[in-house]
Amino acid sequence: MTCSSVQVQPYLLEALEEKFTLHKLDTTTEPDKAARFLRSHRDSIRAVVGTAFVGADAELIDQLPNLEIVSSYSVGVDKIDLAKCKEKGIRVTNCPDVSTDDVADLALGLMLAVSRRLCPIDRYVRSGLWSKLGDYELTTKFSGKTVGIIGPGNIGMAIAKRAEAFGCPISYFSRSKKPACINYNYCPTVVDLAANCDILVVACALTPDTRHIINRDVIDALGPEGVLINIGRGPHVDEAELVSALLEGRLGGAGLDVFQDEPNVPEELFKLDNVVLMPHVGSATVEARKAMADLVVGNLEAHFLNKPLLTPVV
Ligand SMILES: O=CC(=O)O
Repeated sequence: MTCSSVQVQPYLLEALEEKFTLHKLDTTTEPDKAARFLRSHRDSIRAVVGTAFVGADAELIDQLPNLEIVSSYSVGVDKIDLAKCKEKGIRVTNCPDVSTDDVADLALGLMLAVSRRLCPIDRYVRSGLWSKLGDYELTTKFSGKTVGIIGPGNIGMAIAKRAEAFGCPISYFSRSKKPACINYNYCPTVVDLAANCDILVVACALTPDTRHIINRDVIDALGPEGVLINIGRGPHVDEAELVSALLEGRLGGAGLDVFQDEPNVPEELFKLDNVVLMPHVGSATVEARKAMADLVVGNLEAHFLNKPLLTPVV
């Protein structure tokens, strides 16, 4: 089994080491070293443990002739070539549900942090400016703002439920109306949703259809008072358009947990007080990561014991 050793918690590594023969691929290493690693283990590797950052692309899959399963330590499986896995009969599992609360909590935290400027105000106090300059400027109320959700799946619905408790009317976009969203306002296009909400949240899976679902038209429809929250994936957003809209004041603010080219974040955003930046930590709680690790191991055990997979994707 191989497992990218970056971003994987010791708890998971220990569990994998205890139950399987584990080869750790350091994905930050030079390409030559990684290639040598794969060549020397290619025939023995039957499983890959991927993450939200490093999965199993076509190139990796082609190098592993005996690969049977990719067990991803993530909800999103956009870093795995699912079509190739299907074609080759390679099983794929992920970690759904166990981090839903944590990702939704972070989304609400970002909404509050952007609206009430929690991060710059904290910096204002820490740097002694309160006593020097007096009160910080007024911020924007969050309660009661209309929240638009792109992708009312488990995470989207958990965000909606939390926002409802703040008195926020909910609108949503998905390909079709969802029976579970009977109390929410359906918008047939993302532009329509953006034009009809104050805070727009990206909570859908990344697929070829949802890449750059946030483009210039959507940003312009959200407008100079609107806030974008992205707890999905960086490529959901046309990042260059987002950065210029924020710099030019055409968008009111953004709370971003994910970026196009992680861990690189556009430096122009660092100076903006209406932007809150997180290093892709939606599921990064001890509780969620432990439950995710248990699912990764449980899926592998089930596979090698010929039992039904716990959370199959393919
Ligand atoms: O981004 C995190 C995940 O997909 O679990």
